[in-house]
Amino acid sequence: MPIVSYAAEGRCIGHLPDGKVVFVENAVPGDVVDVRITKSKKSFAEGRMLRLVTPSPDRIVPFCEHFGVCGGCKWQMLPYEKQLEYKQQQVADQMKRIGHVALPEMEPISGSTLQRLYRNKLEFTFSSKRFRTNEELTAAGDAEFAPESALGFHAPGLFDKVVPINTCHLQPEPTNKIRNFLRDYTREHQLSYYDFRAHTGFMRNLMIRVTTTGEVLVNVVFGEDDAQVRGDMFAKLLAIAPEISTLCYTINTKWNDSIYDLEIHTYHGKGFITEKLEDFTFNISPKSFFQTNSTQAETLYRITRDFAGLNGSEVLYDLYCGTGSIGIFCSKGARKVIGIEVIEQAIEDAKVNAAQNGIGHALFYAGDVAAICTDAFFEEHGKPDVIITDPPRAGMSEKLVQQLLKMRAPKIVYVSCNPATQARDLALLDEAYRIDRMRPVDMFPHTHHIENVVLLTLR
Ligand SMILES: C[S@@+](CC[C@H](N)C(=O)[O-])C[C@H]1O[C@@H](n2cnc3c(N)ncnc32)[C@H](O)[C@@H]1O
Repeated sequence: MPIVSYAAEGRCIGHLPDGKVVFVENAVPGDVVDVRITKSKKSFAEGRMLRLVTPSPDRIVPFCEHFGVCGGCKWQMLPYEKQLEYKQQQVADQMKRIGHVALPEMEPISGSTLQRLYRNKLEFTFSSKRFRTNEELTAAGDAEFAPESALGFHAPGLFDKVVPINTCHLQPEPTNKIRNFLRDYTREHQLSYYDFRAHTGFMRNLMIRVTTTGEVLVNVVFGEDDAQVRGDMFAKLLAIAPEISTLCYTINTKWNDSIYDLEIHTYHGKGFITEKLEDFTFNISPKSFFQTNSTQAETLYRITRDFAGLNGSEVLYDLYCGTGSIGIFCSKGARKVIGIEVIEQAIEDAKVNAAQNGIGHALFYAGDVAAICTDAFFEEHGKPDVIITDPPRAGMSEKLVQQLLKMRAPKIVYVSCNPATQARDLALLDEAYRIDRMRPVDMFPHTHHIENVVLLTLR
């Protein structure tokens, strides 16, 4: 079957002989593939690629040894320019298919300055079970595998199995050095890895965060508390990786991996690292939310600020503000900034971020944005001149959209990580707003993910 185009979520489109659309993963437009149909509905089918019969002329050799097994960087077989072309196309398709709204000419997608080593945060897992590929399973036949542990990324869709990683191209050194040291050290000292079914094991998770200025934060999560073993390991780790500015640890004896309800202990350093975007600084601790591609976050925020077109007199609302970074970034152009975010800790971080950047005209509120944005709230804090909204993938709730329609701010800048839900919301806002500008921004090279910034102006 010839693959003709990309659809949403990184899936490709081919057709059955009767014309029915088939969604296929891991293919590229221009490929000819053999497909096994895994799901067949009235209007479409889904298929799994069995064999690449003729590769697309666009295909290139993936750069990573873990490609195809690890769940990340799935678009490495496409040149970056092609990835950008397909991402821009995806936004246009979603706007047309779901939004049905009048669109201005889309501005060219802003590609990521860094196409590798762009992530400022990576999380690895120690698992008592290494993931086995289909090739390994087939070769082994009925033979039993000896138990083998792994330090790396969860295999896609499998909560208990981990793909061992030797070199990851997503984060600059010392990340590979740190992870591989911990792998070798724990094996040499026979320290157990976490077993997700038995709920036992000493080594559990590893988080590494870096800044563009070269600071490095490491948080090691243990399934059990042993100060002696931990201290010996950390002394060696700091000796081989003196670049580590902050070394933390967490003891997690819960069933789930979340550290958000656990205490973080600082073993070495300040307990946080400091990222810089333009002249603004942001403290990042193990639990802090921060856009994962810092260089591109600066680009995204500049485009957002440009779309907002602030002149210093406006009341600016930053909805879904996280740790306040967009509002802080735009604060010099606004008379007053109001940030709203559901996670209380993020609001505490936003207040600290604003204070340390000397911003006295920003206020932050914790709670559900639709519940907070009442007429009375806008009455108290001032009618919005500009609203920046940056919701999660699910988009805005209909209640909030209705409230925005009622509030009639002259401008709304809608930043989205999911053009499908953004298109749905734009269709609702269409009754009062016209779309004046639209620009996709690539924050995640080698994945299908895309961010899209839209300027809406009151009709
Ligand atoms: C895409 S992030 C944007 C973060 C921030 N603007 C930034 O650039 O770092 C979406 C944020 O919305 C928050 N959020 C999700 N649902 C929410 C809700 N109902 N009310 C308020 N905030 C919410 C999430 O916690 C998250 O911080």
